[in-house]
Amino acid sequence: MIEVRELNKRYGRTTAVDNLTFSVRPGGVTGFLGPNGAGKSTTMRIVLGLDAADAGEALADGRRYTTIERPMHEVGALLDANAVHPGRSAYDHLLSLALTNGIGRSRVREVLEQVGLADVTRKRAGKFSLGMKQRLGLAGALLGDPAVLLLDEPVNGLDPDGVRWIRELLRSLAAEGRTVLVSSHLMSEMALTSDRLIVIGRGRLIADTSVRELEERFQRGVFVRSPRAVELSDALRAAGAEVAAENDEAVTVHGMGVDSIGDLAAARGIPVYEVIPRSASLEEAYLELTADSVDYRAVR
Ligand SMILES: Nc1ncnc2c1ncn2[C@@H]1O[C@H](COP(=O)(O)OP(=O)(O)OP(=O)(O)O)[C@@H](O)[C@H]1O
Repeated sequence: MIEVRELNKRYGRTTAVDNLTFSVRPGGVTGFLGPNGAGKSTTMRIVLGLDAADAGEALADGRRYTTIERPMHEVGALLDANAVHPGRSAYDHLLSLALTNGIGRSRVREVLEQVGLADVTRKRAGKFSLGMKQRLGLAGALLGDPAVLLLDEPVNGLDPDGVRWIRELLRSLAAEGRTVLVSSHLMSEMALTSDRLIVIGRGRLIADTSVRELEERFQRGVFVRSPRAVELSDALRAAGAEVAAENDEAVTVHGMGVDSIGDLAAARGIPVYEVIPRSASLEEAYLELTADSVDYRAVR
């Protein structure tokens, strides 16, 4: 579990995190979304004790990171995939992490296997592509077999196979009961990977929701096609729905779900050829949610 409570952080005149409160539960992948500069990395750094909050608190499994005795065993993090010594091999990089944290050598081999780097363990990290560095960073995060994982943009630099691989890995880590928080500014990716979404903008919470709830919230009505559209419209209105005609044979209904529309038509013996719920794509929903929080946007 990760708990962020009334967290505030300023850098000079910039408010990076503004009274932010949310919690991340174990057993699922939680996507942490927001435009550039929204405060995602700052929040993660505070949870990891790398930055101090001005006010509020951020806890991993009920404790402040700096008070955890063997932190790599409790919380694994990938913040910056480039933060590896370029002259060190993947194996040596992980071994030094392991040895300074009381983790056995055999675990280094295990995590290298787990992230698909078993064939390049002796290659220098400086020669790695960004995607390979992401895998190495992930191996470091997994080294202590932690219950909590914080990953900042881990998909960055991965090819489509790598993206699918990391999605499956994150889901399986969560299914083992871990708490997994993953930041991204790509809603499309997070919608496929996450169970829950925390969306922030300008350091503030914009949404704390499931993917399904977000889809429902951006529901754009139900399209209904029937040869007796006028009669159906009257019946729908009488039942409390809002109905707008699309053409002689089709209407868009607001305020009533697909099942109720179908039941109502059936009860009156009105034939219906199509009943299609319309929702904005999650990408559109995300853009709408964060529209006021984007600093730089191309003029359309
Ligand atoms: N060390 C720092 N010194 C000064 N300002 C900072 C520092 N770290 C972050 N900021 C500012 O705080 C705000 C939040 O930045 P942060 O990196 O947390 O956002 P982010 O959501 O992770 O963005 P991105 O998606 O671009 O990585 C930004 O305006 C950023 O410029």
